[in-house]
Amino acid sequence: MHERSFRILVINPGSTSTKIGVFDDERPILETTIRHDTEVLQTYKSIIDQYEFRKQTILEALDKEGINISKLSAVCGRGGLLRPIEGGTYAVNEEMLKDLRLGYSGQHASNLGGILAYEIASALNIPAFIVDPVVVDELEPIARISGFPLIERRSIFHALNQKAVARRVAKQMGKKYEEVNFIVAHMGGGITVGAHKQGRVVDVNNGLDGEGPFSPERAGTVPAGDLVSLCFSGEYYREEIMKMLVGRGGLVGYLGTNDAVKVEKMIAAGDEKAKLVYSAMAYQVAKEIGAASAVLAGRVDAIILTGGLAYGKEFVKEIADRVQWIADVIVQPGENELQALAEGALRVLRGEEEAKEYPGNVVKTTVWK
Ligand SMILES: Nc1ncnc2c1ncn2[C@@H]1O[C@H](COP(=O)(O)OP(=O)(O)O)[C@@H](O)[C@H]1O
Ligand SMILES: CCCC(=O)OP(=O)(O)O
Repeated sequence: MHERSFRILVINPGSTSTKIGVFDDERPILETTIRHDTEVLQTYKSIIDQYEFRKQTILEALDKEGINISKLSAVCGRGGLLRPIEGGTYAVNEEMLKDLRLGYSGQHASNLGGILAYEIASALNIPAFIVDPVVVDELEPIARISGFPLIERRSIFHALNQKAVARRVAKQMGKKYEEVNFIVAHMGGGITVGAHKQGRVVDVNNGLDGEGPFSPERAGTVPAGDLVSLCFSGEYYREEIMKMLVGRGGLVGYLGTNDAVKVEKMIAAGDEKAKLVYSAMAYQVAKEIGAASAVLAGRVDAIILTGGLAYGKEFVKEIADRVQWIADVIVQPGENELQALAEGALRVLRGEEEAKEYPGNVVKTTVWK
């Protein structure tokens, strides 16, 4: 019997780019990354205000490539800062749209993924999905304790790519994801380092506005007392501080750009400050990997470096030099998110899985109450 085939548009809004893909079943017929300058994104007051700009950018890119959207079977977006939920493919529903527009767990470009998917899909009368959003939460109770009873640690990370890459590497090793322990460092606009213990991400830094290494545009962990003093200095509004932590932190804060390729050119031209700051980012990633190795009690089958920054050979070498005593370092530059989104939608379209209904089983994140 001839199996039905599906054409899927996938949309991945990141903090520095919008990536889109069109897949005929598993086969990509278009994959493209549209990069956004920091100056352009900073003209928008909030993430949600970028909606029209990103939608036009996507439709123009599809038009330029000669893709007729009326032939699509479904649209699938990268999911955003929803309530903490289990992984999987979710149908976009009203409750989800409300939480994405509000930014239930915070503001990040991926909040636009589900909204853009829904808006494009509903005009065509086809289904819209999200897959493994950034709020997938598999933390063990011990990892939720921050040391400050009023604040619990949260799981906000590159769940989609971390899990897709970890599955791929496990397969290459002839094992199941559920049989191995990996440390995965996704290094993009944000940086997250996950401890994957037999198929579950039992600890990971909150890469949005929580903690961990600084990144191209985020501050990561900063000394708490000094931050509190700054907040109460009377010199800044709350929004200004938040912008300095997310969006204008990290490389943007020190060097004025979120583009590591530009930073590498600055270094090649002899810029000593750029060299120090770029090395410090590698140093902090290595430190976080060291911490994750302790979470896994040293039983680490591989360390995987992925995301856009993993294309940077010197950057990767600096990290590997510090951590390769823990386990083999496997470099998987870029990300597999577009393919993972298409595959998540396909599993549902083919009836292999049922789409989960949001919010479904919200993960219990409070240890004490
Ligand atoms: N060839 C490269 N060498 C070094 N850095 C790169 C390269 N390509 C992309 N990057 C950097 O990777 C970062 C973006 O990573 P990416 O995973 O695409 O981010 P996001 O999806 O969060 O927008 C940027 O700082 C970009 O300059
Ligand atoms: C919010 C965690 C995911 C993240 O940081 O994504 P980007 O690197 O695309 O900003």
